[in-house]
Amino acid sequence: MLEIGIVGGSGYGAIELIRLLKQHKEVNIKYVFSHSKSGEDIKETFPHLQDNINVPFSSLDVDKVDCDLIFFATPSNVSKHFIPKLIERGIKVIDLSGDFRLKDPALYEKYYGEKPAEQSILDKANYSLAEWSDINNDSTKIIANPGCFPTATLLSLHPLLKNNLINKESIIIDAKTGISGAGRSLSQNVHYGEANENFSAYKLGTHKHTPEIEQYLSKLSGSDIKVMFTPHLVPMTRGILATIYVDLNEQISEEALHKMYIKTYQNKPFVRIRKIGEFPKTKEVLGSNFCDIGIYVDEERNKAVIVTVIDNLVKGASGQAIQNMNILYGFNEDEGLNLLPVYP
Ligand SMILES: NC(=O)C1=CN([C@@H]2O[C@H](COP(=O)(O)OP(=O)(O)OC[C@H]3O[C@@H](n4cnc5c(N)ncnc54)[C@H](OP(=O)(O)O)[C@@H]3O)[C@@H](O)[C@H]2O)C=CC1
Ligand SMILES: CC(=O)N[C@@H](CCC(=O)OP(=O)(O)O)C(=O)O
Repeated sequence: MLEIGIVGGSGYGAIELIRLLKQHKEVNIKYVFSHSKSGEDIKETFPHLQDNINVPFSSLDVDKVDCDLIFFATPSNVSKHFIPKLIERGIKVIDLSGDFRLKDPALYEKYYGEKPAEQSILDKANYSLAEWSDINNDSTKIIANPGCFPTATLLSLHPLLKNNLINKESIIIDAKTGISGAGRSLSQNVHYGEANENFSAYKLGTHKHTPEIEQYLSKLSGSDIKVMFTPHLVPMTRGILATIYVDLNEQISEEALHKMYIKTYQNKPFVRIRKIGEFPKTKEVLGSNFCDIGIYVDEERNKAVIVTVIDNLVKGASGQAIQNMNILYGFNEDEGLNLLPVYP
């Protein structure tokens, strides 16, 4: 059994990790760490769990903790203070926050507004979009789990960039997210009165997922790529829908592009390519680790539109983190994640 700990215990990412890991055959949840509720019973915060998880919230002591792997489901600027000591002690880490995603420290400072982790520790982190991961148990110590918008975006664009099918300057990502993307703590824009029956664009030109998307795509294509990315907040609890527009390099039919996506993802259990003419809806992946992709080609205008949905808390965070753990330790990739979406 793999002994694991979860940090950020009273947040959404942590509670989703608990839900999924409770039915994982290879894992025992040894610790749930909370900096605000240490010593309290978890069911006081999450009554829906009752006695289904029998560890209390505790506080993380990096010198004493004794387990194989720790998930950080904490805001940015937290994990980087704990991880150096943990990896020195041989404990592996999967970080759901953005602390280890960007390789360029100047970009971290610009988009996160804080000093990044030390370069020597940053260099040890593997950014792992699970479907295209290069992690392995021998050398990987820190996994930087991708952000929610980058997950939907990069799974959509990977086949197009890999096969050099698009004008690299033409990428427009128009993405919508549910409110749980903002986490459990309160802020004005997620108050019921602000968010209910409302619809807004936010962080144009400043969202921290822009450099993350650009970093991955630039590496994949071998040239500097810039994207236009606009996130929107919609009044639903969970889900992301990204609509991505690109100019095609050459005339390619919808059938040919569709075939290429099917082939690219044929051995990837969580990416489902919809049939031509069908576009996924957020509820069709709710509570699951699936990423569903629909493809449209406008042959007259020589453009493609990719419509992609994920559940931000599952494939966009905790589910993908578990998928990464499964890959890292050689478990079945879908262990703990073999769940159909909740519908409706
Ligand atoms: N929500 C989403 O859809 C996604 C979230 N993520 C990322 O995952 C991480 C967790 O997100 P989420 O669970 O939604 O966020 P939440 O705000 O719901 O939870 C974060 C938890 O971290 C703990 N925490 C807060 N501040 C500190 C601090 N200064 N030091 C230590 N612990 C702290 C708190 O738990 P406690 O008091 O119990 O320690 C808090 O509940 C974030 O980095 C987020 O950006 C990534 C993809 C999608
Ligand atoms: C609605 C909302 O605020 N969503 C968040 C989602 C980001 C996220 O959770 O991912 P990180 O791990 O990169 O922080 C946002 O747009 O910042």
